[in-house]
Amino acid sequence: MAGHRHLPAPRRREGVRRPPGRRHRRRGALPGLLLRRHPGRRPLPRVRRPAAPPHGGDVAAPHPRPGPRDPARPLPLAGRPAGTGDRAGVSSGARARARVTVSRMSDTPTAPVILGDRPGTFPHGVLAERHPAIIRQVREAFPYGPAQHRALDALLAECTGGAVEPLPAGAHDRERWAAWGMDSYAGRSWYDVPWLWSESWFYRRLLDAVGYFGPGPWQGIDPFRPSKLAELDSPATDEELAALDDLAGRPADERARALLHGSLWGNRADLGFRLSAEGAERTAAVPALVADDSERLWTLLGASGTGTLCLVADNADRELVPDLLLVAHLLAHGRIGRAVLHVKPYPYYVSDATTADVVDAVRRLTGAQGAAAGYGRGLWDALSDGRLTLRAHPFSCAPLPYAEMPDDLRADFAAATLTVVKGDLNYRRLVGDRYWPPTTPFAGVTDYFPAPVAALRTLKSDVVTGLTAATEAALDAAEGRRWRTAGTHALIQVRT
Ligand SMILES: O=P(O)(O)OC[C@@]1(O)O[C@H](CO)[C@@H](O)[C@@H]1O
Repeated sequence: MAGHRHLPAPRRREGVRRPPGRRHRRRGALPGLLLRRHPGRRPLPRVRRPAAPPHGGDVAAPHPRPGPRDPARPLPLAGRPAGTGDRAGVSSGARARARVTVSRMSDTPTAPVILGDRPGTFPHGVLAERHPAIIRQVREAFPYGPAQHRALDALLAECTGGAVEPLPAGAHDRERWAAWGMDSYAGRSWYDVPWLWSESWFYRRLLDAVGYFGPGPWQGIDPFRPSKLAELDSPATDEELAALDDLAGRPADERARALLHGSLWGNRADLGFRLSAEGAERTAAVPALVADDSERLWTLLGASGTGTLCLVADNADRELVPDLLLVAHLLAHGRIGRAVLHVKPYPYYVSDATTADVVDAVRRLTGAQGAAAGYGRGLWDALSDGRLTLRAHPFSCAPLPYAEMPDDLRADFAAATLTVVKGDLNYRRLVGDRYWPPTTPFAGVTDYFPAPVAALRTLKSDVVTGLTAATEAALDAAEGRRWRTAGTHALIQVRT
C-alpha cells in the first residue's frame, strides 16, 4: 500500500482535465456511452445549495478530530452486540475494526460528519424534498392497496417531521440494524443523525412500506423496477449500444480506455439524482475530470490475465451496462482472469443495481444488434463458467462507511487485484461521509482498504478528497460549490 501518496498535478489552465469530447465521438472513436446522452445537469432545482459553510463549520478551516459528540462514531459502535458476525453484514470484531481504522488513518486528520440538519444544504434537501418525491414516485408506480398507501403516508410523516422508530421485534433484519446503530438513533430526528445513515434507513423503511420484505403478494417486487426498465429500454440505451460498433475496429487498449470512461460517465445515469434534476438532460454543462489516476489503474490491470477485479456496482441500466461492457472487455482481452460484481441485496437509492438488474442488463446486451450482442454473450459465458460471479452482501446496503466492513467482505477485497468502487454513494462510504477538505489525500482516507482500490465517480454530493489545491481553487472560482453536487464533474482515483 505504499506509493499511493501521489496525486495528479494541476491540469492545464484552470486545472481541470476534460474527458474525451464530441469531436472524437463523431469520428466514431468512442462509444456513445461516454457522453452522448449524459449532458450536464443543472443544479437540483428543489435542493438549495448551501450559501454558508455546511454543518460542522467551514471545510477550509481546521477540521477537528471527532469528539465524544461526533454522531458517526460512538453511536453505531455502542450497543453493537458482541459476536454479531458476518451473517449480519457487520464485523465480528467491531472493536478491532475500529482500532484498525483509527490507527491506520492516524496521520489523516478527520472532518465533520455530514448530517442533514441544516436547511439550505444539499443533504437537508435530500431528506426534506428528494425523499418525499421518491415516495410519490413509488406510489404512482404500482396499484398498491390501502395498506401500502397508509404505510407510505406514515413514512412520509416520519421521514420529514418525525423521529427514527426502531424496526419491530419480528423484523428479519432487526439484529443487523441494531448493530448498525438503529437503537442508538431511535427517537432522534432523521435530520440529526448521520446523513449516510438516514438515507439508507429511508430505503429500508420504504421497502417495508410497500411490502417488499413480505410475506404477501408484494414480496420481492422492486418498487423502482418500472423506472429502471424504462431506462434500459430507452432509445438512449439503443444509441449507446450502437456506438459500440464504431469502437469495434479500434485497438484493444483504446477500446479499454473508452469503456473505462463509459463506465465512469455512466454514473450520471442515476435515477434518484434525476428526480431532483428535472430538465437537466437538456442543459449542456461541460463535464470534466477533477482527478485522473487512470494510468495507475491500467498498470494494476496488467496483461497477466490472472488477476481478479472486484467491481462494486452502483446504478443499474445505463451505468451497469457500461460497467459490464468494461468487465467483458477486460476478461476477453486477458487483463483479468476473474471478476466479482458486487450488487445490492435489495432495491436501494432508487436505481442501484440488484441481481435482477444484472440479468436484465445482460439480456439487453444479448438481445441487441451488432457488437453489443457479442459483449452480452461473453458476459453470459463468463457468468456460466464462473469467471464472473455476483455477490449481494448485506453490507452493500449498510448505512456505514467501508472502513467498518465485516471480515468476509474485507477478505473478498483483500483477495482482489483491484477493487473498483463505482458512484457517489460508494465514494462517500469509501472515504467516509465527511466534509473533508478537498485536498485531503485520497490515499490517507482509504488506507484501511485491504488491497488496491479505485474510485470511479461523478460528483453528486459534498464529499471529495484527493484534489490538488489548484484544482479546488479553479473549480470554486468558476462555479462556487456547484461542482461538488451537480454531477457535471468526475474523478478516477486509485490507491495502490
Ligand atoms: O451513488 P450514486 O448513484 O452515484 O449517487 C447517489 C446520489 O444521487 O444519492 C445521494 C443523495 O441522495 C448523493 O450521494 C448522490 O447524489
